[in-house]
Amino acid sequence: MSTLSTETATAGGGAPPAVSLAARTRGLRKLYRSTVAVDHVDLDVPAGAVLGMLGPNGSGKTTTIRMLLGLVRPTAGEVELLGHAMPDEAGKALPDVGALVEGPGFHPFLSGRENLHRLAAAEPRLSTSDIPGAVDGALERVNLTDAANRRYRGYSLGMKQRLGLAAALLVPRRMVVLDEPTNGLDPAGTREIRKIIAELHASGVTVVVSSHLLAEVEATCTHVAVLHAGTVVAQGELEELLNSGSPALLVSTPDTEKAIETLRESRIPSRLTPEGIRADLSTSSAPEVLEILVKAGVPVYEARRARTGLEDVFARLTQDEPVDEEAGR
Ligand SMILES: Nc1ncnc2c1ncn2[C@@H]1O[C@H](COP(=O)(O)OP(=O)(O)OP(=O)(O)O)[C@@H](O)[C@H]1O
Repeated sequence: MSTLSTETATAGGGAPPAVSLAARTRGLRKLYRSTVAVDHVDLDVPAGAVLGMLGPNGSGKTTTIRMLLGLVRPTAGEVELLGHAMPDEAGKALPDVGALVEGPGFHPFLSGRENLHRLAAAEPRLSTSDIPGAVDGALERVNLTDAANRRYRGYSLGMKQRLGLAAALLVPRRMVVLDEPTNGLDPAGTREIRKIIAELHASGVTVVVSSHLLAEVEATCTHVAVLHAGTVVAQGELEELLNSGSPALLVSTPDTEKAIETLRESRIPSRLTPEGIRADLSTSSAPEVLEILVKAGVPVYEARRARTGLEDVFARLTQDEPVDEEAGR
C-alpha cells in the first residue's frame, strides 16, 4: 500500500479530543460469511477535507461508509467519527453527521416534504417550531421545492437521491457522508451535487463522498482514498496523488495492436486509452518511443505528453481493474 500523506489524530486527554481528523479507521475489517468486504483499512479523513472514496464496484466503499456511520459493526478494527468511537458512541457523533446512504427508508406514500418532516422531528437539534423552515430550506437547497408535495413513490431515481441529500442537510453538520450521490442523476443534477459539495467545503464541513467515477472525484475532492478489493491502496491529497503518476506519451495511431506489441517487445509499458496509446516514459524518452514505433512501421499521426490524471493513477494502483469514465471529461 502506498500512503501518500497522513495526518495523525491528536490524542485527547479526559476532555473530548481536539479533532484534526474528522474520521479515522485502524485495522478495519468486515467479513460477510466467507466474503472479505473490507480488510486492513486505515483511513484518515482530515477535518475540512472533501475526501473521495474511489473504487470499482465491490471494492468496499459502501461497507466502509456503513462502518464509519456505525450502521455495520466491524468484524475487527476501530472507527473514530468526530472523535467518538463507533458504533458505541454513535449517539454522540451522529447528530453532527449528515448521511446519504443506500435505502434511506423514505415512506413511499408520503410526499417528499412529509418525509422530511418525519425525519426532522427526529433531529435532536431541531425544535418543533424550527422544523418547517429547516424542511423548506433543505428542499430548496437540493432544488426539489416544486416536487415537494408529490408522493415519494412517483419520484425519479435522481429526485430520490436529492431528497436523501436534503435529509442529510436538514441541520448544519460538521460532517456529511455521501455514498454515490450522483447515482441516477442527469448532468444538471450532477452539477448541483458538485455545487452543494463545494458549498459545504467552503463552510468548513468535512465531506466523505464515494464514487466509481474518476472524473467526479477529480472535480470535487481535495483528498482521495483509492480502494481495491477491500483495501485502501493509496490515500492522500488529490494533487499529491496526481503528481505521483509517471510521465507518459500519448500516441495516436490506427495500428494500436501493433504499437502495443512493439512497445511490449521493447519493454515499454503501454496501454490503450480513449486518447490513444499511452506509453510509460519512466524508463525511456519520448524520442526513443517514437523511433521504436516508426522503425517497426507503425504509423504515428500525433504524439503528445500525457497529463497524469487520476485515471492513470487509478489504473496503475488497481492493475487495470475496469473503471468507468464519465463522458465529456
Ligand atoms: N450485506 C452483505 N452481505 C454479503 N456480502 C456483502 C454485503 N454487503 C457487501 N457485501 C460484499 O462485500 C464486498 C464489498 O461490497 P461494497 O458494497 O462495500 O462495495 P462497493 O465498493 O460499495 O461497491 P458498489 O460500488 O457496487 O456499491 C462485495 O463483494 C459485496 O458483494
